[in-house]
Amino acid sequence: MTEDRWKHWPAPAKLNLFLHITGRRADGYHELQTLFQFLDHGDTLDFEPLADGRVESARALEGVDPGKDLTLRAAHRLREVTGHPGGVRIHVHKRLPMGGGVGGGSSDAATTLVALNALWGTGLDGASLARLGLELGADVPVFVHGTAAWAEGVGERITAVAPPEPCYLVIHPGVHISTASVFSDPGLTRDCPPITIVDFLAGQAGNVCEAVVRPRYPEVDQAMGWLGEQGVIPRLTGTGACVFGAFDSALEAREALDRLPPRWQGFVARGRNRSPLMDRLDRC
Ligand SMILES: C[C@@](CO)(OP(=O)(O)O)[C@H](O)COP(=O)(O)OP(=O)(O)OC[C@H]1O[C@@H](n2ccc(N)nc2=O)[C@H](O)[C@@H]1O
Ligand SMILES: Nc1ncnc2c1ncn2[C@@H]1O[C@H](COP(=O)(O)OP(=O)(O)O)[C@@H](O)[C@H]1O
Repeated sequence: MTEDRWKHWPAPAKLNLFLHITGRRADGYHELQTLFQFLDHGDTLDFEPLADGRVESARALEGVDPGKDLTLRAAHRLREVTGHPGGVRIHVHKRLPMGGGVGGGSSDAATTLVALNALWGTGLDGASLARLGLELGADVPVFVHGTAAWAEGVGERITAVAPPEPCYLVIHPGVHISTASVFSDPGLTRDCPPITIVDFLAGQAGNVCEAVVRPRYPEVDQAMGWLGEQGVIPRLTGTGACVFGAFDSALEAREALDRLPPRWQGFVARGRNRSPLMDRLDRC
């Protein structure tokens, strides 16, 4: 029988509290400055050990080619790197919108790496797991480290930070935005002067993708406009499509959620500077 320690591994969402582009590398990738904070809301993963070495998902994720499923790729890479012979069946209970800028795929991949490393007893340290994670996606190392982070480079140079942890209302305006299309837009501001966390805390930071995304996606523009009417500063997370605002209390955030126009999905969640994944790891 599967032990409880294999179950209920959280894969939290993240928000980019701001996102500036400071330059472009020779390979075309953009140099960023951003601040990642986790939410106490996300996907949940259960793992089942398989003795015969197979790595499989219990149910294919809609719209994701099984060869590209980040949880399977993470498990395969961990086996390859450590030589662990065991297999695993992975159950992903999906709550996060895919490609919405809240990092669900990256978080699922990080949770797979962190959980299986503990469950298989493969003993990789955090830095080695984060390196493996970076092969899967730019945001995976932040989820592996599990602390709110000031990130630079393409997101791989990270420093732990502890901004305030408010209650957010996060809205998915129901459109899909390709990260690549935002980064290839000629109108994108790519020369932001580098800032510090003090500048961020003083309110001198935003998301440069907003200026490209809002005119191209009226639903995002309208959701941001609606959030502004609720008395909060509307923000885009990552390259979108999700938008969010910070409320003074959970009650106010929930009351705003109750007023959300029915054409949009939304949820209320608290910002967390320590990832729920780390709390789960402590209990393993
Ligand atoms: C910018 C962030 C902030 O969190 O946006 P979201 O994806 O969360 O919205 C992420 O770091 C995104 O990372 P990730 O989601 O791994 O990006 P990818 O799929 O690898 O990138 C898709 C494409 O966007 C462009 N790209 C991406 C990241 C980057 N720093 N510079 C780029 O120019 C590249 O053309 C790349 O091929
Ligand atoms: N387990 C997974 N969960 C979500 N998306 C996945 C997963 N595996 C692969 N993907 C792919 O990764 C893409 C980006 O996913 P996601 O992290 O949700 O985006 P974002 O960083 O914009 O929030 C998805 O569109 C999907 O095709």
